[in-house]
Amino acid sequence: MSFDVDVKKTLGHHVVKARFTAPAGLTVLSGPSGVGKTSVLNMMAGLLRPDEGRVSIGGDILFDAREAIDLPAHRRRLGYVFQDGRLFPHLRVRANLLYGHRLARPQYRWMSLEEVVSFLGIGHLLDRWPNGLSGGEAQRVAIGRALLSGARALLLDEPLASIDPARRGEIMDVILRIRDELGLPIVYVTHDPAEADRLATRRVEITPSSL
Ligand SMILES: Nc1ncnc2c1ncn2[C@@H]1O[C@H](COP(=O)(O)OP(=O)(O)OP(=O)(O)O)[C@@H](O)[C@H]1O
Repeated sequence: MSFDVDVKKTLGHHVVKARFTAPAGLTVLSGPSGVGKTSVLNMMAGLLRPDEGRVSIGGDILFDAREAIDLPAHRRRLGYVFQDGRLFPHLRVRANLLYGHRLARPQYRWMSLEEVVSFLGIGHLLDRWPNGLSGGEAQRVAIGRALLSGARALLLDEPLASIDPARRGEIMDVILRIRDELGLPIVYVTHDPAEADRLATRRVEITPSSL
């Protein structure tokens, strides 16, 4: 399964353009601040509509401007992990994890709650509220929620940025295990060269475009 992305979008005076393939493994998207990395993830996820282009995964078209195909975000089956976790504050960890799982069609639920909990080592957090979690714990839960939603690929936008530097290694280990054991395409935005060196199996540089 591989992601194929070819998108273009004008945002104010800025043009965001990207063309790349992201196969199973971890593709790091890098580029200067403001070049459009988050916008590219949002276009893949169905949160931002490209002006032109096409997004497909495993041959399944998610967006095609010419064919007027634009699958809504909840039908794309992608797990999106944001910089700040964005857990639902009114739900305990267990309910956060199960949120997308319950909405996913049964045939797409390829990991169970028990498998995800044991994979991520978060059993002791299940009855906790998001408010009391550390940055690293919250990111594990956010990753678990993404996996449980039946995702066929993961989009991670600077997932270590709000984590204490001393704890980043642990989350990187989790991401490496996902990369090496689950066989999903992962598209990962980071500014940090050390993080990219450790995690990337492929690199894509987003470069500035002009109008
Ligand atoms: N809705 C919008 N309207 C106008 N301009 C926008 C909008 N959203 C983003 N932009 C601009 O588009 C550019 C790309 O933003 P984006 O957040 O995708 O960049 P980025 O590469 O992820 O940045 P950073 O590395 O700083 O997080 C920026 O110049 C931003 O200010």
